[in-house]
Amino acid sequence: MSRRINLAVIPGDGIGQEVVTQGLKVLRAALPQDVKLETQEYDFGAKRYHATGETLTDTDVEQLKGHDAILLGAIGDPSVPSGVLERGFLLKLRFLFDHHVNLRPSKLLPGVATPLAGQPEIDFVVVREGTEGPYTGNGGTIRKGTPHEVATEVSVNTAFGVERVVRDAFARAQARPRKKLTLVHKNNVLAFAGHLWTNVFNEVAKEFPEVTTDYIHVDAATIYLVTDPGRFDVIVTDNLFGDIITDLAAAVSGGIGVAASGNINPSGEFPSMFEPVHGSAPDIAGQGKADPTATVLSVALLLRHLGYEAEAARIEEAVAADLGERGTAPRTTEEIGDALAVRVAG
Ligand SMILES: NC(=O)C1=CN([C@@H]2O[C@H](COP(=O)(O)OP(=O)(O)OC[C@H]3O[C@@H](n4cnc5c(N)ncnc54)[C@H](O)[C@@H]3O)[C@@H](O)[C@H]2O)C=CC1
Ligand SMILES: CC(C)CC(=O)C(=O)O
Ligand SMILES: [Mg+2]
Repeated sequence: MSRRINLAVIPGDGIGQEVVTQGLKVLRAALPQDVKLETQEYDFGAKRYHATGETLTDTDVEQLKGHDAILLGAIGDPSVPSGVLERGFLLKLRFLFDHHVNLRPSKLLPGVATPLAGQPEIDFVVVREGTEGPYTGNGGTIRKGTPHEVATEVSVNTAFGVERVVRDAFARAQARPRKKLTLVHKNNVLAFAGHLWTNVFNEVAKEFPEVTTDYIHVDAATIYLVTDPGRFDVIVTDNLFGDIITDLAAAVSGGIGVAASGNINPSGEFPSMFEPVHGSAPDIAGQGKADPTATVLSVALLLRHLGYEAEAARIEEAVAADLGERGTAPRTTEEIGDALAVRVAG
């Protein structure tokens, strides 16, 4: 195991800086003294875009390649046209670094409030495809701005891309106690992509006879995520469906403020990137209201990815203890970060 972590830190926009500051604080508290943490901060986001017109240059990409991992806050700001930073920075980086496994765990911890009736058991992982689907920018507009405008946004699904993420999801299901994998898609309507996903899923399933499988249309999946979330163990789905259902998954399992994610490049050819599921939350930015827990849990995913299992587990235990005792009195972003750092160090 490397005893040095060379981390790229991208606070980004809105609450990004606030939550990343706390994430780094907890990371430092978790690392043993003999592990050298080197961080380099990058100023990607709205401020840089306004100053230079740049989102992510070739030079930036080359510099980022040199890191062991990336910690991101969030990207996106109301002062920049919607999509410019999201596409020009975030998706560009996920695609260039081939982050095809977008890992989004959901676990309702004891004592944590949920809008669902009772205290249902929620412990599942969404494996969202991260480099294809409707997010590739494959589309266009004709007769723009006229009453006859036509816009297309084509979903790209390759056998190669679907198979590798489905295989990853099967392996993850195989490694979990319940060994269950659910494919979520919309193959009753999105027949071309849906059938590719279904066929690949059924073929790969033959290699994992211990894994129980099922299929649920994405609309029905949103019902079960609310009425029967315990039925899910591992979910594999495409980029768009995965984006949507993981916000819902967050909402039922402790809130968007505690939902972590990893954009994984499993081969290690490029650094993986860890970030909260949430966005830049401009509505609460700069007010100390953002919950940094999602970023802290993303730090735990980052550490596990780099082989620091014990440190990752310690952070998760600290979060579980903190959430269990949180109560209803509001705390600031910094107060939560401080409390987590103290627990982790202690
Ligand atoms: N990975 C990324 O960088 C993402 C960026 N975005 C971008 O972020 C901007 C805002 O997007 P929205 O759709 O409003 O989604 P959002 O996730 O930023 O906010 C949705 C709601 O959740 C709340 N929220 C988010 N994070 C929170 C936290 N840590 N603690 C407490 N409350 C929190 C917000 O206050 C808001 O009410 C947009 O520019 C969007 O494109 C959105 C999602 C992901
Ligand atoms: C802003 C999008 C590009 C990303 C997003 O919403 C997500 O990855 O959850
Ligand atoms: Mg999202």
